[in-house]
Amino acid sequence: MRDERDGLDFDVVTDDAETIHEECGVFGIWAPGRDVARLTYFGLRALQHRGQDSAGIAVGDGQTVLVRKDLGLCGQIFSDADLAAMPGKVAVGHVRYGTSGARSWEAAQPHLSTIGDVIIALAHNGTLVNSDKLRLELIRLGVPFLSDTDSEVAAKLIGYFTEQTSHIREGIRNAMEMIEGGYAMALVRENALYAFRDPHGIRPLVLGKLDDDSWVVASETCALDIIGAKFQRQVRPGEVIRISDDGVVSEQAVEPRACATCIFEHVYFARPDSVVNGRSVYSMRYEMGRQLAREAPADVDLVIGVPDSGLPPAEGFAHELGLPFGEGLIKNRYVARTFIAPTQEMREMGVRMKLNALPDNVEGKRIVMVDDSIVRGTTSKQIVRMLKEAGAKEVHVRINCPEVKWPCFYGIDTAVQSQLISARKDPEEVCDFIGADSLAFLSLEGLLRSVPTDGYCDACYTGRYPVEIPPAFSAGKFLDGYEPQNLSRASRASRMQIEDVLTSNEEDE
Ligand SMILES: O=P(O)(O)OC[C@H]1O[C@H](OP(=O)(O)OP(=O)(O)O)[C@H](O)[C@@H]1O
Ligand SMILES: NC(=O)CC[C@H](N)C(=O)O
Ligand code: SF4
Ligand SMILES: [Mg+2]
Repeated sequence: MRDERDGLDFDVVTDDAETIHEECGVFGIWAPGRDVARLTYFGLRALQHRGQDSAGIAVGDGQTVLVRKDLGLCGQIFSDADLAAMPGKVAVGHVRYGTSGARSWEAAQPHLSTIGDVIIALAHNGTLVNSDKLRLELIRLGVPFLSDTDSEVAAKLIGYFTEQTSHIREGIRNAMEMIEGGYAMALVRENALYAFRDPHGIRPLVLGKLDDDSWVVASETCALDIIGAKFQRQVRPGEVIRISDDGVVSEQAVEPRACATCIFEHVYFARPDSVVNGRSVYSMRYEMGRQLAREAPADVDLVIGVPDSGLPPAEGFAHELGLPFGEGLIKNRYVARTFIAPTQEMREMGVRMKLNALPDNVEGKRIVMVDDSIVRGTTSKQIVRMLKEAGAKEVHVRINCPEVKWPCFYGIDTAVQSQLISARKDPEEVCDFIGADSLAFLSLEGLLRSVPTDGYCDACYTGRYPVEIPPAFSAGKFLDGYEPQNLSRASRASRMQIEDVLTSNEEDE
């Protein structure tokens, strides 16, 4: 099939089209008297599945803020000596998979902002849809930039407002009124930690506590577990939490809007041992598999899951139908994506390097293979072929989420619709493309029945976007015939100039 937009064959779309990519992980800790850099490092190790481009830690030592960041995995970047050289009482950390801007050292996080005598460092998970406009205004106001990322815009905007108003609370509040999109952020200054989330709560952020009145924030609860912190609650949409010598202070900085937590977190991104709204991600995925079995059963000899995120739903699928569940694919956990070269042949080898069929279990059998999602179709196509080459008689593919038809603009790297196989082919055509004997997707209703009752963003399945996507941002990203729906309008302040926001604040006083 041809891609009308860029004239490329569908199989050879972009240089890293082999899978969807994770997003970022953020971590923050307030723990005077403890080794905050090392604890942050452990937190980042637990969040490494959310991003492998780069990682960084920023520490506040009471006087100033020090940042160390680099390209690569946490374990490659930080030595014992590096961590020992970062004493302090408060820290934030970040693992990145870039959605905005280059994959460069400059784009690595946390982003440092030094405007006047305000020194802050910011870690951001998500994507801002109006950062281009804000960057231009900040440049006009004399603020320098090192990278072309949305996250640096947020850091500099907060720094600028803080310097202008002399209050970091005001700096963060003003910035939250202006930025639009998905964000979960942790910010450190020399003596305090701040954590805040966009008013729809698109990206996750939780608050935890250590025994000795030390506090932690993180993208997922698995990062609390690793350092022995206890989950307290989620950071609320539009809320700012400040943790300092004065304790924990919460403020509703901007009005919350209709809750729109990313449902793809439950399907794919989050670690199975993380807990959301009292339920483990593992149990939700297991339930998705059961729902899928009710909606699209199959008469087979064995159910297998695609490691890693397809394993819990495969177990649920098998349990629901009383079928045997076993291993059919073995994953090599030491293959890094960056080694995969930008040709189709090499990408196909990439999937083979990562996954291999287990002939002992699949030979001569009719198989159901469960995976969490089909995005570009590369993984399923390769795996079905491998299973057949290993002797499987039939391979029926079951996917525990609906068809991914729409690009994400809030922190996931699927921002061009032409790359999404289900936007261009119906399930029967996708089934042919991946070479399966049958294919079925979980319905949206079935997915929603499997997760805690909450307000969710489901835009990648439905095209109903919780945050307005400015036309300049989405230009060229939708295929002809697709009309996205914007469910909410951008705030009044986000349409104003930076100076006007400051003036209108003065008038309000
Ligand atoms: O249709 P595609 O574009 O190939 O993308 C979909 C695949 O990508 C993800 O797996 P990934 O290998 O990234 O992570 P996992 O090991 O957590 O499943 C996802 O779980 C699917 O298997
Ligand atoms: N995946 C993410 O959350 C990325 C954060 C930010 N947009 C960046 O590109 O650095
Ligand atoms: S569009 Fe999809 S991946 Fe993006 S935030 Fe919404 S549910 Fe999550
Ligand atoms: Mg997978």
